[in-house]
Amino acid sequence: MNESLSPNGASKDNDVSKDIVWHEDTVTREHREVNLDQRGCVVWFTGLSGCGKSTIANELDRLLIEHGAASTLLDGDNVRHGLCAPPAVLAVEHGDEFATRFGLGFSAIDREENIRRIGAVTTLMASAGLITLAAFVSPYRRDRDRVRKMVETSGQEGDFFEVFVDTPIEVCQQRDPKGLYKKAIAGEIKNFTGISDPYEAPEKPEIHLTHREDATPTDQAKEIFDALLRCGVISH
Ligand SMILES: Nc1ncnc2c1ncn2[C@@H]1O[C@H](COP(=O)(O)OS(=O)(=O)O)[C@@H](OP(=O)(O)O)[C@H]1O
Ligand SMILES: Nc1ncnc2c1ncn2[C@@H]1O[C@H](COP(=O)(O)OP(=O)(O)O)[C@@H](O)[C@H]1O
Repeated sequence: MNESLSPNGASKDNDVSKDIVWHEDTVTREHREVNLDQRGCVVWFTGLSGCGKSTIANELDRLLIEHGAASTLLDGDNVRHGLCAPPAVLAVEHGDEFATRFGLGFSAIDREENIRRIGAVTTLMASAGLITLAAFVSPYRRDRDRVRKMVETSGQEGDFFEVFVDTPIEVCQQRDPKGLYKKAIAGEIKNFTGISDPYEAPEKPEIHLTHREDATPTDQAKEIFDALLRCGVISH
């Protein structure tokens, strides 16, 4: 780990929160990874709504658990019911001012905060030795790159696997399991990724899942599983 940086990648010299002092764990990451016989890491799925992120991530989670690995999964839709809830959900219990300040929607800055929070959580999970799967549209390159920096500063280079689920928007629209594309095209949903909001494709993802009609979610999950084996994240 880079000693001149805090675990979140901030420089220790100009870290403004001087009174919040990082506490080194008694149980080290290495100890946990030896116990688990695996390397903690983050497998970050990015792609359009409907591209297959959640399905493939869940399939990979199953393959890992059946292999005896310790993995966990964070999914955009689910996390937006709790940690990154929208204002409407927070207002009920916390009131409008709190909800406006802390609730997250889909503006660029709200997506930035959504991904920042998940980046911090996945960094903690990876440092606990877990293979941490994260499935988020995460449309902005800068947001994803910040998570990469957090994860690799806390651990080491190679701990972050960006998986680009590169399903064409036409296929995503055809699938449209939640009817969101239909609503977005009708103008009922604003800032919808790919329709009325940008998606910045990864330039050098560790794993690029190009679209093949004959590829099942299991085939795609297996491709990632085999990559994790090759990198030594898990052992044979
Ligand atoms: N405006 C807009 N744009 C994109 N997606 C939208 C939007 N509104 C709701 N949804 C649903 O929210 C899911 C995306 O949430 P994420 O947290 O992954 O988005 S982001 O990473 O903050 O961009 C996404 O889930 P998936 O379909 O599983 O990707 C959508 O179902
Ligand atoms: N490889 C695949 N082949 C065919 N359909 C798929 C594949 N992967 C996902 N799907 C289907 O596409 C739809 C969207 O998948 P989902 O995982 O919800 O996408 P996302 O999480 O990116 O929004 C679902 O109905 C799912 O069953």
